Amino acid sequence: MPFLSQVFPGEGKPGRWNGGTGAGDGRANTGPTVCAGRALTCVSVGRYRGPLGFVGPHGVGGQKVGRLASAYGQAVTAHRLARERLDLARRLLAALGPAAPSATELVARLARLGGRLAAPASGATPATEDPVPVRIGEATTLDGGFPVLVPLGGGCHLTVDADARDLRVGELLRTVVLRLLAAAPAGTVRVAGIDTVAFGATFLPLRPLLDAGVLRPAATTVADVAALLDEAERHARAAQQAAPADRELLVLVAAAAPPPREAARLAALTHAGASAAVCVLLAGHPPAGPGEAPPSGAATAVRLLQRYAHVGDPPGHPFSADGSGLAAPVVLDGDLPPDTVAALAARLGPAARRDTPPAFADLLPTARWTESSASGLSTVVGRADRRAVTVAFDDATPHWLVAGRTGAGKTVFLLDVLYGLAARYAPAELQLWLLDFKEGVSFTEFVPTDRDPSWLPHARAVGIESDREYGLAVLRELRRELDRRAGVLKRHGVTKLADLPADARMPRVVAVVDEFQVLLAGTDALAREAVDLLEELARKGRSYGMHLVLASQATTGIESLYGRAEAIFGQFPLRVALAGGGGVLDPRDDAASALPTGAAVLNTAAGAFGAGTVVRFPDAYGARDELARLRQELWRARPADNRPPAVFRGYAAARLEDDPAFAALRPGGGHPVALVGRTVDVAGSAASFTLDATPGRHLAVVGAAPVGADVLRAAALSLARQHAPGDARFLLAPLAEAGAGAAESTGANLAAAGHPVERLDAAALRDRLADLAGAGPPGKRTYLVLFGADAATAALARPDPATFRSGHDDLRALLRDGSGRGVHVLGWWRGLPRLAEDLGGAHHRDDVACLVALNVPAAELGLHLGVPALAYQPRADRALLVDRHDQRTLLIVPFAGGGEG
Ligand SMILES: Nc1ncnc2c1ncn2[C@@H]1O[C@H](COP(=O)(O)OP(=O)(O)OP(=O)(O)O)[C@@H](O)[C@H]1O
Repeated sequence: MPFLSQVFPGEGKPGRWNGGTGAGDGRANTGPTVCAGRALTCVSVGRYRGPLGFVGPHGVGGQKVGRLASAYGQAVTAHRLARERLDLARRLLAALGPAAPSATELVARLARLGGRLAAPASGATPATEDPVPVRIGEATTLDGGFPVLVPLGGGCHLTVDADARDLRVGELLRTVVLRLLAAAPAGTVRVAGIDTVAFGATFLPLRPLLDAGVLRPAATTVADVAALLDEAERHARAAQQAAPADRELLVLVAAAAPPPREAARLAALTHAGASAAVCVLLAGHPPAGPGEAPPSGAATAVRLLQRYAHVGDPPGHPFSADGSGLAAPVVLDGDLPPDTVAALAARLGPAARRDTPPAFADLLPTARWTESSASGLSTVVGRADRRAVTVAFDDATPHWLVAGRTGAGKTVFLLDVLYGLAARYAPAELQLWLLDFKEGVSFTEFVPTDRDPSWLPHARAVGIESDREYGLAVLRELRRELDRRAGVLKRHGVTKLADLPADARMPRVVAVVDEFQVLLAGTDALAREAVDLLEELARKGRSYGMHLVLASQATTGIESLYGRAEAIFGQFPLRVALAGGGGVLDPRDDAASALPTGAAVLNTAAGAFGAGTVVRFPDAYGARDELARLRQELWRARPADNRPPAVFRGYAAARLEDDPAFAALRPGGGHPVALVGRTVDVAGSAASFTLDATPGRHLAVVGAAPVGADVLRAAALSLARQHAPGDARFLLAPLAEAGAGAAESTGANLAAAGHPVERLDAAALRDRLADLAGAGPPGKRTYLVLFGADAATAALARPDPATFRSGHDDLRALLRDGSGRGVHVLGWWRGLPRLAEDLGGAHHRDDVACLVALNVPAAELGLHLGVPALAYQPRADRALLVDRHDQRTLLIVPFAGGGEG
């Protein structure tokens, strides 16, 4: 490659540093420069013929050996060679003795010596741990010139007293950046420029590097600079936590001194040491003018004079004994040729581009279901720099807290984690409970649909657009599982899941609650119970292999957590902060404030200040086909007994005809049950009332919502399914227009099933009630179904001229003792006061023990039921089932539809 041979004429020859960062521009260093290792690399000599510098400029003659030895000694002292190297050099000099070898032989022997010493190789010298020698110009002496090199990286920095308004400064900075980049392995150095004096012009000649993604657009305003410094400080903190091999060098190049505050922050970075992996090239330092500039750390200071520059002592490797720096004027190097910049950009580009977000495929293991979850679960979630980042559910990080503003990528992050886990662990090792409270489709991925019958075999329960009640049901179910596991562990005499014998092993459970703040909203009984359950699960889950992931836009300001947030969240050591999700980190930590979509701060120390790592995760939504392929692959590999997950779709209506409980009904069972909807629970079980002979076993559906008629239809049809044709009578009273369709459909269905159906208008109802209310022996089971019972009020209120009994009197008598005689009333009242009136007052409420309350205000309902603080929020497509006899109060999805035609 022409560029490489130009910049590194001797690249690849071990132990030889051929001017590497020193030459390359065709100036000086015409001969090989053998480097005595990384510790020495500050000065070398032009037209160089020896290993350690200070050989004469025009070749070495035998008569100059004394001078050589003395210069050599100076070099050794000046550069504080490692003891080993020092000894080697001394032995070599001793070996020369009085009978000095010829110059040629000397060069050869010194070269051999150099060959035994480690030297930085171009493109392969990590600049984070140890400094890299970088040429900045050429010193001039009476004997000739020699290149001047300064240590950079590895905690060493450079300052220049003038700023980039002096053209030489821009040239110097650009050249140094290029040489540093060229010396280090591709992709291990990133450069960020600050140019507040020339609006970024200083970095324009480096444009190819910008395009290649190695150089960031220059920060040109104070706000840009502050943001860049935020990032640099985060980088430094992350580097300090990372293994040395994983560090990436961030080169901050300031073309002029930034404002005092930012200058102080830059200076602080120069004091941070090698582990911070930051190298500062700071021009305009110290700034002219009043005020004291913050002292910079380990930096070589360059002062510009009129025609030359003065180079101060490099940190750790001083030129002088008295701190006066290099005692020779230095001509600073100018810009490298544009094609050199282009060639370097072309070489570094692919590696820089590799730092683009990881692909979904990067998260997956090569083989499926090979991992054991005995001691924990772990998966790759993304990359930090070029390193894969693994997250775990184990003793150290049993539970996770994920936060980010809407659109920050929470769901995508969770999908990445869930698919990563599902690919590693078989369903016998891992079970997933997935709960989503937002409007959206977060977890629809994992459940069978009309288009794709596959499901994630690990998924046990999936809630999509969940109700809070469903969330509570899931938590209760998880607590039951916790208790069950506690029992198993006790029986085996162990305290941890990992200690169970192989034949008693249980899968780990990961329960994800997305938008969990919805579940905990308010301070009602539900929120309080949910908080209690969460706390218990968080506290005990670690030992029983049950792990929680709580995700939210905001983790603060949740009322039900007041005074308890710390106790609960304290159990969540892994914090994932996406953009805007800094609430899960230490309040002083602003690492998440400027994250782009697709990046998150991972903090395994419960959000402790500065302990986070910025990780980039792939966009699972952008890999939908891959996701589907993986899910189908896992589904095909599922065990024979694997069942689809229990799914709750908050947005979906419940239909009687789709309900497995309805399909399972047969004549000849026990007491008939009336199905009215689907319970909001984990199993999605049918909501029903048993209509036995107990007084009051009648059903009132209450509320103006038209679905009331559908509920009645469902109750009637489900009862009919439990009777052979002719065994039961159905009296249908379509009293209100609103229920006419459902009544019609009910009648048609009953008739089609062979049941005798009698239709009643209000007047006929009045008469029938008189018959039915008359005491008599139990007869054929009879169902009186009133569609819009409130519409019959006027007809029922009229007293019979002969008996003086009103229809209401008969109705009340029937409600009181009808069920004992096998007569049950099923009615839809469009308002609770009407029902109360028909019952003869709230104190008769037990005469109708089965209630389905639709859109009835909670206070009104509470009053009727005698439950003052009833926790119920009427909402569309939901109802409250109340059975006064067995004290059941359940949220249900009422059966809808069926009354259309
Ligand atoms: N790693 C990523 N790279 C690129 N785009 C991403 C990445 N992660 C998420 N996105 C995009 O960001 C958008 C929002 O993602 P997502 O739905 O996960 O956000 P969210 O935090 O769950 O938002 P909300 O709370 O509103 O549902 C999506 O369009 C998604 O494709």
